[in-house]
Amino acid sequence: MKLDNVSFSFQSAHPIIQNVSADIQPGSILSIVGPNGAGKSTLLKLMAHQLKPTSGKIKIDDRSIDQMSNLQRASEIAVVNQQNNLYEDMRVIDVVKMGRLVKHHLLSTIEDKEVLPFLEMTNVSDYAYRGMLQLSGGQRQRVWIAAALAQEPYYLLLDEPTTYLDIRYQSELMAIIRNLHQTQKITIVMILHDINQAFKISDRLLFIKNGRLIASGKPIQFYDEQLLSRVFQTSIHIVKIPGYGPYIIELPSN
Ligand SMILES: Nc1ncnc2c1ncn2[C@@H]1O[C@H](COP(=O)(O)OP(=O)(O)OP(=O)(O)O)[C@@H](O)[C@H]1O
Repeated sequence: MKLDNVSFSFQSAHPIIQNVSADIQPGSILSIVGPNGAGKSTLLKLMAHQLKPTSGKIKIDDRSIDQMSNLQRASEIAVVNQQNNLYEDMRVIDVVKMGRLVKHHLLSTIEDKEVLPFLEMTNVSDYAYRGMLQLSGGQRQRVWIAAALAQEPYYLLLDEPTTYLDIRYQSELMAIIRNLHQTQKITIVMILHDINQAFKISDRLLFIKNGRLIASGKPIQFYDEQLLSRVFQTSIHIVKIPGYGPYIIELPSN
């Protein structure tokens, strides 16, 4: 996926995304990082075609995503947004079948056995016949990812997939994402709340501030206290934890 000079504003208000260009390498894990309100979710929505650039283009294999049909786009890109309260009254298996609709015309023609492998990929097959409302936040999040995987997309876009998850679920979800990336060769683009998680799991990072791309590259390039302090406008320190490596912390100024 290629972003070519992409800008976006809501109505005529000031630009939320300004002239962002980026090349997302197939098969990589890329995380978008930056302070609150920087424009990360907006950028992800532009990649998912949930919003359309005011100027610039987003292309996959030299083809602009706005020229694809909904069905073509859905077989290239799947997205899991932050607030997902659609289909809450459905059973888990039916939610995942909704994702599979890209390969069928009717929900009723999709057999359970066709979607069960996607439930297995995110460890939710035990709940296949439960209602969504009977699941915890973490389990529900994994169902949404299973539904996105059922599209068999090349690009999986995840907006803060670990928000609301406790530490155990967070590391479990990261392990699932790493495993999906290795076994399914999916390109993953995500916004992560936890900067250390983003540094650990990603092949590349995009730093966004005030709607602009201010740096991009491999995580190793950004273990830089000055750069991180400037991006997040706070006092960032990097400590070495034996057996883990560099760990980014924010120190209060007093
Ligand atoms: N529907 C909207 N209409 C107008 N402005 C909006 C709308 N949605 C978001 N914005 C503004 O766009 C800017 C970027 O928001 P966005 O949600 O993309 O940031 P973010 O980096 O994902 O933030 P966070 O880390 O807090 O989730 C913010 O200033 C926000 O107030």
